[in-house]
Amino acid sequence: MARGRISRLSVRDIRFPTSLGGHGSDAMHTDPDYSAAYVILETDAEDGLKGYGITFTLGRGTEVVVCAVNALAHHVLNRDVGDIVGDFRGFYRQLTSDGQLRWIGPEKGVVHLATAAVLNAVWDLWAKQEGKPLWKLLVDMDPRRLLSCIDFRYITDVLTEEEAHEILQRGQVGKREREEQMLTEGYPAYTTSCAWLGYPDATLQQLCSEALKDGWTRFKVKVGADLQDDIRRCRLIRNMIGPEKTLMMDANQRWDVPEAVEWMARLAEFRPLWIEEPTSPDDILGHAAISKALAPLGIGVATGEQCHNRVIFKQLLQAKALQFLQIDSCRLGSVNENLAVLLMAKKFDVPVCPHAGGVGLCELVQHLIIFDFISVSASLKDRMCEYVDHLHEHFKYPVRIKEASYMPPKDAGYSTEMKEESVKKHQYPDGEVWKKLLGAQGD
Ligand SMILES: C[C@H](O)[C@@H](O)CC(=O)C(=O)O
Ligand SMILES: [Mg+2]
Repeated sequence: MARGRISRLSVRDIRFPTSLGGHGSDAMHTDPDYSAAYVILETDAEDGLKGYGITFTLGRGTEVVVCAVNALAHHVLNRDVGDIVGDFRGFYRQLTSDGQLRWIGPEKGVVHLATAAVLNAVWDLWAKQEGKPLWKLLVDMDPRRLLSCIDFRYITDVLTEEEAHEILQRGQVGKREREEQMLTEGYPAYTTSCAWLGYPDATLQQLCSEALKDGWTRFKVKVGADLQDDIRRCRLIRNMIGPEKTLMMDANQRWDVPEAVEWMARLAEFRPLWIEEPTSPDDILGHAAISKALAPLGIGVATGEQCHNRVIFKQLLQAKALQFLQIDSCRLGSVNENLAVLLMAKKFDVPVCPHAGGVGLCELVQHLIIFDFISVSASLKDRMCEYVDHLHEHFKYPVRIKEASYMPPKDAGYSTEMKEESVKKHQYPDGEVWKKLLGAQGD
């Protein structure tokens, strides 16, 4: 039972100096410090439970998102948790329709990232109060109740609430077996950890051979800055993993549309399953043109980690602009908006392969994709969830990977809570880690 009144919202700026090792680097983000705006909700309920929410950011971007979270706080403070989740669609609409903040969105950019952080904290709190991991809260929820969390505004031309209900009703068949399957086998994953763009070849080789030993069979390599480098790196990795294993490529928005097609024609010999973010994430028709041009080469287009909202996903699906849809637990408006996108993907029969990594993205999105398999897609065909082997040690309930698969979390909540010691150390700019680094820069 949801309970208590929200008595406090605090938000912290947490940064990890990952850029120092080139971790997370790609053709656009050459010096990423993996960071999070970290929200904590407290209530006046006697149980003392708190809700933790994050959104993933990079370095200086975090302070802007923290400001936006504070600007949204008045919508949450003094609200009854039961009232919020009792009309979750209304609450989502309230947050995303703030008469002044909407002007600097709407439902996109900094304000939407902040919305995600706040709503992720609400979902964490609700799941904890129900004593269930978030995926299980969703799986057990009555379909009508689940749909009452979704704002269908702007998507009813492709998915009505009734159609969504039919999808969830169909998903009831075989649900128990699929839950059992998840609990024993987990959800299949791929790794991005071996081949960040800033890694020298020797590092790539070493990490790739370790990953092979650990049983990974699907790999993603960063491309897009220099064609000759890409050819060398892709050859290296393809030779190491052999012809049977799966390779994906990620250009992180680096190219124009014709450039993407030409570049990928040169990389086709390495047989990538997909090219991710070949061009601007806003260019729906550009993605469609790339999809069409690369189809004869057997290369699909994947995108979504910087897809603003359900409306853009709707159009990507309508335009046949993507063959693999990448939801993100912190870019979209939390679980509420991700549910809408999972249901649209099901209707269009496009496989969902979530974006993860960052700070806590693996921890969060595993809940969504496990729910998707059990209650919506009922399929693992062409599906896998990204995994990045960084920063899990800072989380109280880190992901569990077994044989290259995500094992369903067992603890109550949304796996969003960080260890207090890690938070203190990495808080910007006064945490121990940053004091040292900034002090050294000043010397
Ligand atoms: C800046 C991030 O590390 C980005 O490169 C992540 C990404 O594109 C992915 O994981 O995919
Ligand atoms: Mg990517």
